[in-house]
Amino acid sequence: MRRPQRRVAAKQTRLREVDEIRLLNEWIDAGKPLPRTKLLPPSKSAGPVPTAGEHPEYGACTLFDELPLSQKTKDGLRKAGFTEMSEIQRAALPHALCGRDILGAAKTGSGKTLAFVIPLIEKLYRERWGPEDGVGCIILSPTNDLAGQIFEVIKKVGQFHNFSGGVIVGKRKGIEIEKERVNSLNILVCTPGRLVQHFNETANFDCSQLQLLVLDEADQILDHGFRNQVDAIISQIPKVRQTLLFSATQTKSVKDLARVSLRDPEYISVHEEARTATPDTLEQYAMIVPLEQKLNMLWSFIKRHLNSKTIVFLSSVKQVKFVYEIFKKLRPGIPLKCMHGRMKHVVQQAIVADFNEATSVLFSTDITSRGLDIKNVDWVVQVDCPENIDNYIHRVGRTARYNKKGKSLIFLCPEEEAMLEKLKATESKIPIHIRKPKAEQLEQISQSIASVLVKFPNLQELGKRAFVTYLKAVYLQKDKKVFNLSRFSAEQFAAYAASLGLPVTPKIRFISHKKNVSKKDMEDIDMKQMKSSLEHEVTITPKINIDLTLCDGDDDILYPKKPTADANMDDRLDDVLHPKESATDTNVTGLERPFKKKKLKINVNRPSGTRVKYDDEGNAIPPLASVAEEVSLEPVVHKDKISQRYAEMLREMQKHDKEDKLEHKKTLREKKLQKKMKLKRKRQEDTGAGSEEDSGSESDRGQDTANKGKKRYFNSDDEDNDAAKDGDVLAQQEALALKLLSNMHS
Ligand SMILES: Nc1ncnc2c1ncn2[C@@H]1O[C@H](COP(=O)(O)OP(=O)(O)OP(=O)(O)O)[C@@H](O)[C@H]1O
Repeated sequence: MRRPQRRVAAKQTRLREVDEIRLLNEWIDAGKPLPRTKLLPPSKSAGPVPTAGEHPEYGACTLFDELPLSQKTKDGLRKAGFTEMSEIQRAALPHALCGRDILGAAKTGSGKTLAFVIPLIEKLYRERWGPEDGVGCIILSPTNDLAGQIFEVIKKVGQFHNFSGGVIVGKRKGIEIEKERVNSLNILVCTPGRLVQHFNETANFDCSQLQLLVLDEADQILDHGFRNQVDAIISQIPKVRQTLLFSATQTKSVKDLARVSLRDPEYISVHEEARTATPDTLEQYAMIVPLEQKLNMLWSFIKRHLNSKTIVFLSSVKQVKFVYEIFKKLRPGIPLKCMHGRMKHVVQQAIVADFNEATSVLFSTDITSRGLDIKNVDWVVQVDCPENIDNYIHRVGRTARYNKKGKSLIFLCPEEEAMLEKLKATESKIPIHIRKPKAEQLEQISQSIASVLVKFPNLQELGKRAFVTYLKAVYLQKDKKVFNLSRFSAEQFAAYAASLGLPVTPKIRFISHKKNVSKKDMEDIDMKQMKSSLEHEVTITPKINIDLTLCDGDDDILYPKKPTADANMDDRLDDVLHPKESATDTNVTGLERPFKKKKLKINVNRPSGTRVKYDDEGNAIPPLASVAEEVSLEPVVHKDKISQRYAEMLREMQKHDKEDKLEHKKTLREKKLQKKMKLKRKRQEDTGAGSEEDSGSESDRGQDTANKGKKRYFNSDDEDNDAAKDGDVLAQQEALALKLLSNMHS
């Protein structure tokens, strides 16, 4: 009895869906905007949802409910809390829903994800896509985490639909199960490399029915890093399809666009006319910080913003690991996290989820710079200079998302002045303010780091690598106007190493080993200067540079003015960042230098292990001595043993020297003998075989005499009796050889 009822209900649902799809198709077709129409929002809502037969234009509506969307999608959107569209959604959705290709650009955090997720769900729904139809839509993302995040949005919006989907990212583990299932998934969200892997390895992997291809962070995906993979993907999917490209910094390369064969695309750049390229709710600051002060500055910043959720960008995995481990040991008073590409995907996911919830500091490489939507990030701090302006825009875009407020701070070395100029340039449209730190409050942590490294030798190794990879990262950057190692002095490198707590400046081997680096790039580095100088040990004078403490502290980002008793944390932060507006803001001409280079004292003769370290009472103690105290009461350095070892080495060297000299003399004598025998043979040939040995001419005799003289010379090494003995033996051998020769010729 029940079965027919269920079948009837299913049939009714199907019929309702077919009706709905018919209505949607008619509406989409009848009310679609003209191509190239810039879809500006009307002053008020477009009115109620149409009933059957009504097909109002949907090009200018502001609410999701006013779009020709399926009820299931509308329910999903409502349940996820989305009612009103953002600018990019208003501009892109009407064109995307009627099947047009789109090249879309809008500021970070402006809602681009929904602008492609809604059309793809709707497309599959209207096509009545089912499991047996296979892959209907592919979304390419540059990173694993972003792919995971996009998939979450699809799950939310499509929660009332019946599509299957999957995220294909990460390592090969579990690939066999994936291969079995991939053909039955309707929506794939993947990194390009992993998709290519399926094209190469999965038998019968079929995308021939693909309806829609999305490239999120399209400029990065079309960049040379993914070139081969994207070309391979494009060659495997149907030419007739809908293609959507989105990014905050869109590609302008016609060649790139040709590669994905867009068909008469709509170019949608909603913020093109905007005053700024970054969100209006974002406050941006730059500080000029010498390389060797960056860690001190970062530490001081974190200590002063213990109630803020902060992302800190560093340029390499090693740096992220090192700074995270060191700061963790130094305990700033706020939870710390780190994230980089060498982590497993599940670990990355856990970190992002954790960071989403908790107020903490996340140290990260650029793996989190694009697309990641983390809730309520207060600050983005760029300790290392971004590769270019686009990279800067994406990094700062991790805060101030979707109308929320946020702040960003970038540390630039005086040597990276060109980047500040680029940021300030009118065409960059980045309203950045330059701030000077209050230097007398800057905490100097190099000594503390050095102490940590003494206790944890593995961290010292990590520190060395962090040092080298930082320089490597700078060296490999293309923009030599900004990144040029030759602008840094050897003393600066040494001071930087010291600021990482390293007792000796590590050698930089990569310079000579680097492959794929043009000769011109190689010339940019004064290798001689670096190599010779980096082998020396350098110390920073413990005294803080006087120029540093004389800084004007009014424009201070690090040190909030003392809050009034009833002010909350946000107000305090605002106090910091709204110092009396002064000429130091965007209008500042020329680069302000809050610091002068720290004066360094290079003590090349200082023996290692004499770095100044302080005990609990603040008295200076040599660090190695303190380690020795922990290990044993014996003195660490045994002078008598060292001198004994030196004496042994000297004796050995003298012995080797003598042997070498003898060997050399022997070789010379043998050569001489050969030459002499040759001459003799010639003479015998000239005078005729069998003639008496003493019947030679005067000249021959003279030569003989001369040779004899030479022989005597060789044998007359008065200082060396052994050699004289050798000479006698040789004379005998010589006579024997001559005899043999004359016998041969006779
Ligand atoms: N119409 C909307 N109403 C409310 N919130 C929205 C809407 N659209 C998007 N959001 C929210 O805005 C935030 C940013 O959206 P999204 O991640 O899509 O930005 P984006 O433009 O892709 O940013 P990025 O360029 O950094 O990738 C998300 O938390 C999202 O849930």
